[in-house]
Amino acid sequence: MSALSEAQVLETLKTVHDPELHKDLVSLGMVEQIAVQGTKAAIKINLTTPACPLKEKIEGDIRLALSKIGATEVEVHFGAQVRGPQNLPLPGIKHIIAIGSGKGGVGKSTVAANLAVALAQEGARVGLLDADIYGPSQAQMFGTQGEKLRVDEQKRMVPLERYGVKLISIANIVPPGQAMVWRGPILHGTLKQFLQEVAWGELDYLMVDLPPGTGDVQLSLAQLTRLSGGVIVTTPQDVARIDAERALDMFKRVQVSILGVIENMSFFEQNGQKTYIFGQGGGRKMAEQHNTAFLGEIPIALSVREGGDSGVPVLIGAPDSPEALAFRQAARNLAGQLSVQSYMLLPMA
Ligand SMILES: Nc1ncnc2c1ncn2[C@@H]1O[C@H](COP(=O)(O)OP(=O)(O)OP(=O)(O)O)[C@@H](O)[C@H]1O
Repeated sequence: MSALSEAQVLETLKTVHDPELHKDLVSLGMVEQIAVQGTKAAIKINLTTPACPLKEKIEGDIRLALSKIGATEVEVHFGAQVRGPQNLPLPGIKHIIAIGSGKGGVGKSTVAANLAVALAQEGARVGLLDADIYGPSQAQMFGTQGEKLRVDEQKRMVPLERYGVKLISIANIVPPGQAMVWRGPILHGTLKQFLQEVAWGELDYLMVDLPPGTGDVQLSLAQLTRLSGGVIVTTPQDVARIDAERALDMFKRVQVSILGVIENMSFFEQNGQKTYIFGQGGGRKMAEQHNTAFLGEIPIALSVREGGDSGVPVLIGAPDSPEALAFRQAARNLAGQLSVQSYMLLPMA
């Protein structure tokens, strides 16, 4: 077998496409390093997100292509640099993603928390802003109740950090149980502070857990910053879906693009048997109707509820459970959507 050259490997990588971006790895600038020794090749690929849903597929395609030119051993290493718009929405923050729902209780906060942890576990830099000012739940989900935010020398709030996620919630400012009877303008001001007067540092993804419904906070957020998009959380039943449609419309009216739909509490699984307690396929249908991505279905599971109540999200407490895998897959799909959107719509940073 004749020895390979770096030029030959590079040429071959021009035939391997990113399945989502539909362009070859070389044109996309994803090939960072090539080293060859005889018939062995080592390659470093720079993905557009560490949570790339197609990592295995890309690796398989590289191996196949290189085996065709006689490579006997191929090492593929992955790095990642999240691509964002050239004009970042906030200094150092590449993507701001709102997580919304039409109705309370569908598990929006649970989904937001687990998506954030999943993205952090993949190696992304992640923040979570609990914008549910009247009914914050992220301090409970992350076990940070009772902790107080401190300010740095520039008088910016310093987020708490748990499981690799930077967290800001009103629950860590105002004593628990204190009624929050703020009016619209104060709410707007608080949200503005949470976005602009926080030492977020460099973030790939800032997730914003919205209050349920289609009220002031949604509007304020869209006015205050440029979102990469919104994610809608729904359950399969019709009542939840009808409300979720309203949330989706709200995003559209304020010109926030929809990144996709996540269906929560999709089914209960026991002994390999799935029971579709709230009906089946509603979230997927909704995504199809609105021409947006269906990001995944999350089962109803005791571990998810217990994780939320105990402050140890299921991705930390039971990382190999089917429900943790479902969250991880949804997070990867979301990151994939953002990569595609950044590539298609925006000048690259
Ligand atoms: N997949 C799931 N399996 C089991 N329990 C879940 C699941 N998703 C959410 N829950 C539980 O349902 C309850 C409501 O969830 P959560 O607070 O996330 O909803 P929400 O939509 O954010 O509600 P609200 O907007 O009213 O705060 C919580 O007790 C949570 O632990």
